[in-house]
Amino acid sequence: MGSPVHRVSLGDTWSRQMHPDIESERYMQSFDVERLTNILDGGAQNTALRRKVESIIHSYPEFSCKDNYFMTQNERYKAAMRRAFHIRLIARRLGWLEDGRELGYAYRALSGDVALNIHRVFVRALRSLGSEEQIAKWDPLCKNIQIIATYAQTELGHGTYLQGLETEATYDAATQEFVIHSPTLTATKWWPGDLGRSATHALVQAQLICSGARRGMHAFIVPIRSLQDHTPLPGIIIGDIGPKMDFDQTDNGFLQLNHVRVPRENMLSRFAQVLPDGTYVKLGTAQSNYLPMVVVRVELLSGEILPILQKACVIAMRYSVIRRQSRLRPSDPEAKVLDYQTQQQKLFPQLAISYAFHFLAVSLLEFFQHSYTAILNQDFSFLPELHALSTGMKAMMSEFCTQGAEMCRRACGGHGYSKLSGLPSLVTKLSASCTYEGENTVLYLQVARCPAQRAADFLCPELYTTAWAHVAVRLIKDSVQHLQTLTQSGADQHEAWNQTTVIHLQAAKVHCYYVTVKGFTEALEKLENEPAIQQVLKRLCDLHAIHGILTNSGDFLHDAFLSGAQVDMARTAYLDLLRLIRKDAILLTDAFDFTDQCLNSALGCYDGNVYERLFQWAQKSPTNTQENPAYEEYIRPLLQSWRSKL
Ligand SMILES: CCCCCCCCCCCCC/C=C/C(=O)SCCNC(=O)CCNC(=O)[C@H](O)C(C)(C)COP(=O)(O)OP(=O)(O)OC[C@H]1O[C@@H](n2cnc3c(N)ncnc32)[C@H](O)[C@@H]1OP(=O)(O)O
Ligand SMILES: Cc1cc2nc3c(=O)[nH]c(=O)nc-3n(C[C@H](O)[C@H](O)[C@H](O)COP(=O)(O)OP(=O)(O)OC[C@H]3O[C@@H](n4cnc5c(N)ncnc54)[C@H](O)[C@@H]3O)c2cc1C
Repeated sequence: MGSPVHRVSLGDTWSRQMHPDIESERYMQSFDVERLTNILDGGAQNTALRRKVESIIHSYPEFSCKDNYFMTQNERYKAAMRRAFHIRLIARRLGWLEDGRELGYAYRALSGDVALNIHRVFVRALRSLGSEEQIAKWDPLCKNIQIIATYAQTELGHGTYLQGLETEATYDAATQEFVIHSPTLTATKWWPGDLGRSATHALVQAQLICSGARRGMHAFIVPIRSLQDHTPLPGIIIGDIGPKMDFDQTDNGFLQLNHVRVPRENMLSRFAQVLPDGTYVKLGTAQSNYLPMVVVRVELLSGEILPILQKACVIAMRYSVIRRQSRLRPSDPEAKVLDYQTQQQKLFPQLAISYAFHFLAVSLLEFFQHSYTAILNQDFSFLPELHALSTGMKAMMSEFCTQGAEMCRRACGGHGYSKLSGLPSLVTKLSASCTYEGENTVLYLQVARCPAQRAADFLCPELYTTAWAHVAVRLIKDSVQHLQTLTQSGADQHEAWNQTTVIHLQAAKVHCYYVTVKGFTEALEKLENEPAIQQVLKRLCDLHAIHGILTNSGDFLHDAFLSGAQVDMARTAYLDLLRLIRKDAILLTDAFDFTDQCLNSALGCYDGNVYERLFQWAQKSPTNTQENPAYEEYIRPLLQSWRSKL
């Protein structure tokens, strides 16, 4: 019988001392780390509030994520539901509001490993599409968790092409009800989070049919499980879609509706109404019912996507000053891997991007708050711009953050492949963000639809900013010209579009990168009262801009806007920036101020005691205390059969 590993007691003196290799990185501070944390939080008072909320969250064992890596899917789901349950008890007791700062900080502390995230998406959709009366009715039920709701838009056959959604909502004037129905297998709602086992209600996006006409996608609140015993209601076929790449804690589900009736009042009617006699009244634009996607895309950027890259940077940077491997000179001691220029080139651009995206997300959120209020009051003038910005930034940030987190993982060698590092789950979580809330390619192409003059709006006089603006305008004009050439040669407009989408995609990506460069330079201008911080962030801004130029140098050389010699100069500047950023790297990641519990990483703890934690955490693996399931049936007979042959 395979004997379990004997538990090795390491003692924990190491847990009270900081590793000298990371302590030395914090001796010489070229800027005030606490002040930078305050800037990232939007003020010292927010830092204090965030830390207060984190200390509350971390004081409850119910919120601990330390065993996540050893859990089954069911255990992960139950643990996430336990956190959702307790976080709402605390919120109710302490008066934290659903969209207040405290709950946002609480979710940050829990790294999204909380159930009922799509319940939060439902609330945003309700507030975007519901009339005041409907919000007054359903919002309190959500806030008090008297119902658990999900956002059911995607179907087995359609996720991107919303005009292709097949679920029908046919108005019956005789009973003043909508009949919600899944006419085909591909109409089955597929993917909505919290649907598989948790939700009692669904916001079902369906094609409205009334007065004999199809009116496009509209939102309907549909009860799906009994509030008495949680069983599916009549006409409801429901379940979990099965194992996924990650998000084990979320029960993404499927839903088929068989002629389910809901009252007329259950169609969310801020932007459209069906009168008792079936008359359809349009109050908004054709795309008003798309508004929830805009809202969630904007909130996901700073609430979910960016913090994941920031955490990956913290873990990889801290590990890279603890990990010593090989020698810079034969006579030297083994070097911190962060002293290798190639390691710096892997990690510092990710650090630069995480700061660039922070400032971009802040400015997008400001624009969103301003335009969202107007849209709710039926002023749609900002919607096209908000749609273009939110789709472009969601596509770009999810793509770059996913690539960046994977780079951070690879930069940690073998231990980066261990789940105990925290990095693999950051990568798989981010990977999903390239798909949910809109598949990235499709969203980039939405940006490409913007008229060329919008690129002109963003032009601004600064060395590399001008270079980026020039390339963005050139590529956008080039994409428009290709499209026009095809259509003028007689090609059908849709065929012409499809035959030029690769060119539009490239233009959209360059335009979005330009927007991040411009956003970062503008944010730096506001830091003139913080010279030390401004200087260290300007190096990251320069690195971000030049990294993009070197990665896409062909675009800058194409029309000789930059010469080969200038690109060489850019590379020289880039390599020098790596050297300059090196001494501030740990401090720049410390400034994100993630607690060890939030990082949940054996490699990324503040004190740098990596190896002790890796070894100690590995002891927790259930496989180390269980009987070896393969010994009796396979290992022993194998060994004995080989022995008998010897
Ligand atoms: C917030 C709190 C949550 C926190 C959670 C934390 C943890 C996170 C865990 C994970 C959470 C995951 C949650 C995921 C949820 C989902 O995935 S919900 C489903 C999301 N689905 C999509 O995004 C679908 C993507 N597809 C589309 O958006 C559209 O189909 C399309 C691709 C944009 C095409 O639109 P369509 O109308 O079919 O045709 P077009 O010709 O392209 O567009 C017509 C005009 O409409 C304009 N437009 C398109 N979309 C919008 C919009 N959203 N808003 C405003 N306007 C829009 C478009 O620009 C066109 O305008 P004109 O050019 O002027 O005609
Ligand atoms: C973790 C996770 C959680 C989710 N949660 C929810 C949820 O809570 N509620 C919900 O309703 N949905 C949810 N979704 C579904 C998600 O919104 C869709 O998967 C997403 O919108 C992409 O649509 P799709 O799956 O149909 O991809 P498709 O559009 O089928 O994409 C497949 C390929 O086709 C390409 N493509 C499609 N259309 C075009 C085009 N016009 N031009 C060029 N290329 C094109 C895409 O670029 C992609 O490469 C979730 C998905 C995931 C992964």
